[in-house]
Amino acid sequence: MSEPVILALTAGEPAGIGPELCLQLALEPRQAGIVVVASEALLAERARMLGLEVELHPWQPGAPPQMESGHLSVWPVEGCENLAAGKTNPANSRYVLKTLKIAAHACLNGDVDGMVTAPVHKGVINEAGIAFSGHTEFLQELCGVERVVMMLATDELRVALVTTHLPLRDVADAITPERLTQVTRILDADLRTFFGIAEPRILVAGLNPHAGEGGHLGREEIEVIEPTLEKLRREGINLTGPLPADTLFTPHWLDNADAVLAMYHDQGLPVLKFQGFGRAVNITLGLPIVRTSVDHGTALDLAGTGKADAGSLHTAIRVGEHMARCRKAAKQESKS
Ligand SMILES: NC(=O)C1=CN([C@@H]2O[C@H](COP(=O)(O)OP(=O)(O)OC[C@H]3O[C@@H](n4cnc5c(N)ncnc54)[C@H](O)[C@@H]3O)[C@@H](O)[C@H]2O)C=CC1
Ligand SMILES: NCC(=O)COP(=O)(O)O
Repeated sequence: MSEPVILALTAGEPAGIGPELCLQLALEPRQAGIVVVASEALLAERARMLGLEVELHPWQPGAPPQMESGHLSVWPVEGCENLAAGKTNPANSRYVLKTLKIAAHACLNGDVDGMVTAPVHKGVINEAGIAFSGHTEFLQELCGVERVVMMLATDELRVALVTTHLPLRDVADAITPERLTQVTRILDADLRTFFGIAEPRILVAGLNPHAGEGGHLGREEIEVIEPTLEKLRREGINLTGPLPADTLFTPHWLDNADAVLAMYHDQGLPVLKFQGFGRAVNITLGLPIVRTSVDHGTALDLAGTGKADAGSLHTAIRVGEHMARCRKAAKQESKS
């Protein structure tokens, strides 16, 4: 059996289902070494509330994480002011961001092999006066890279996005040749690196209805998308499109493709979630670290009930572990 990888798992919004999903995980034997980055008091309180018998063990870099059922390694983080389930409190926002910074820095300096994130509440963080669009953008900035790509995936479907958390009004202007070029190259490269696809076949959606209907329903396809795809094809990237988004998600196209590139969040993700909500993973491509996440949000309506399903968290950990192993292997290969 190969050496276990270590993943830092941030517990996310304290009022949401993140803390109890981390505890549910602790009741199972694990393949990957999991270290939950969270307030110990929060985890202890949620375990008490749900009657879960989980022993928390403070963890320090260099130590082996707990792998046995009923035991959980915790990277303790101070500053969680409110432990209540189901009721958000902006006073917790700095604590939430601290957990993300700790996990990301631990990845960057090699203390852990990757990070997995439970959901945060973007609105509550903004209510605390902190501009925050999502983990994706936050980690892009923290890692100092110009572009990253959000991709959600099930075993059957991968959907990546050209734009992420933008008001719809701003989307068309954000789809520039530069952004489309960067996103497509990252998607192509990471499908090769992490998914073992020798020549990824990518379907690209148009922006407008019927992919612009020859310019009669919008000109972004003609002026931006088609010329950029043509340039990228000359680099050797296998691209089909721009295709009308309403017919792209059908077996005719999907059966011969490895990923879909959608122009914006709600063009691609509703289809993915309809197909596999609860077992999909959200991956940030293009980072110098491994980051995966669940496909769902904070589910405040379920927090503290013990009814939240951990299926997506299992997928996020499985995929995070796989990606971390790919990274480790590539590093070792480059050394030898
Ligand atoms: N990766 C992240 O940090 C993400 C965070 N969010 C944030 O979550 C907040 C709430 O978003 P919503 O749109 O309400 O979506 P949501 O995913 O929290 O909830 C939608 C519905 O799905 C159910 N649900 C969600 N996760 C579930 C699980 N594990 N098991 C069983 N049922 C589950 C909820 O009870 C609810 O009925 C927003 O503030 C959003 O920003 C949303 C998506 C991802
Ligand atoms: N709908 C997916 C989502 O909003 C996740 O965002 P992020 O926090 O992973 O950037």
